Formats: sequence, C-alpha cells, structure tokens
Amino acid sequence: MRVGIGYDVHRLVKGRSLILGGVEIPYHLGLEGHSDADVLVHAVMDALLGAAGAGDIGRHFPDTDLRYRGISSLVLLKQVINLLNARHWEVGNVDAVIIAQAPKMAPYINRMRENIARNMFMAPEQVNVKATTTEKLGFAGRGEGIAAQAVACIYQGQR
Ligand SMILES: Nc1ccn([C@@H]2O[C@H](COP(=O)(O)O)[C@@H](O)[C@H]2O)c(=O)n1
Ligand SMILES: C[C@@]1(CO)OP(=O)(O)OP(=O)(O)OC[C@H]1O
Repeated sequence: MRVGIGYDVHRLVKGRSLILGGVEIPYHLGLEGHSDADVLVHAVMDALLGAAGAGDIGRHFPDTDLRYRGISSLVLLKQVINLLNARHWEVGNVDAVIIAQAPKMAPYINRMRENIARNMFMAPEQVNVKATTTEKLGFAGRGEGIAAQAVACIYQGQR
C-alpha cells in the first residue's frame, strides 16, 4: 500500500467558469488555467500520481500541449487512473479539501464526489471532498484564488 499527496492553486479571474470536481458553480469569477483549471481534480490527480511514484500532472499533461487547452480535468483524471491500472495499482480511497473563502461549496460537494468517483471507476464512498475557508487570511482568504489538497491511498491489485 502507498499514499500520495497533491496540492494545487489557481487564480480567480473574471471571464472564466468556476469548475470544481467537474461541477460548474455559479460565481462571478472563475479559475484561470490551460485546462478547465479544476483545482480540486488536479490535486486528486497529483495525489494519485505521487502515490504511484509517477511524477505529476505537469509532466503528463504539459500546459504547452494544445490537446489540453480547455479540457475537462475529469478526462485527465480518467487517464491517470488508466495509467495506474496499467501498473496494477488500484485506489483504496481519496480524501480532498477545497480551500476557498467563497463561494459556499456545501451545496455542490456531493456532485463533486460523484463525478470524481465515476471517473475513477470507484464508489462515491471511496471519495471524500471537504471545503474550508481560511478565515479571510492569505490569498484564499482575500478571494484571489482557490487551493485544493488531496491524499490518495493505492494498493497493488490482482495480476
Ligand atoms: N468555501 C467553503 C468553505 C467552507 N464551507 C463549509 O463551511 C464549514 C466551515 O468552514 P470554516 O472555514 O469556517 O471552518 C466547512 O466545514 C464547510 O462545510 C463551504 O461549504 N464552502
Ligand atoms: C492541467 C494542466 C494541463 O495542461 O493545465 P492547467 O489547467 O494550467 O493546470 P496546472 O495545475 O497549472 O498545471 C497542469 C497542466 O499541465
């Protein structure tokens, strides 16, 4: 069994959609990035790749590659799972936290969890998503960006 950690930050800007865990959240700002900038899914992918000793998302999906421009991060998540499965890794569970002063994530958490689990070929019970503010401290607290952290546990499946 192995564990991995993932952390990502994206800047909040005007003129972009706010997509977290594959859910489009109504808000006057969205996250800037080459892909859909789904910071939550990025943290989950990095946790999975880290657990497998397989680098990080920047290495697998470079932001200089036009194929990834505007892509749904859930599509990339599925590719990460396929990569892990090809190395005989199965995922035990994933736990993640979104760090955002606003908007309120609670109404969307279950859909995020279901989206992430579905794209990992897992049951929703194997995925946990949480949210916290930073009590208005730091970049997240000032609403300049959103961060996410994740941990993943993987194990070698039957060959
Ligand atoms: N963007 C957010 C942040 C937090 N929540 C929920 O509120 C609870 C309390 O947050 P604190 O930062 O004050 O501890 C937290 O446990 C989440 O359930 C949220 O929905 N969206
Ligand atoms: C996901 C990728 C895919 O091109 O693009 P971004 O959305 O910019 O995300 P980031 O976390 O900055 O880096 C990983 C990128 O390679």
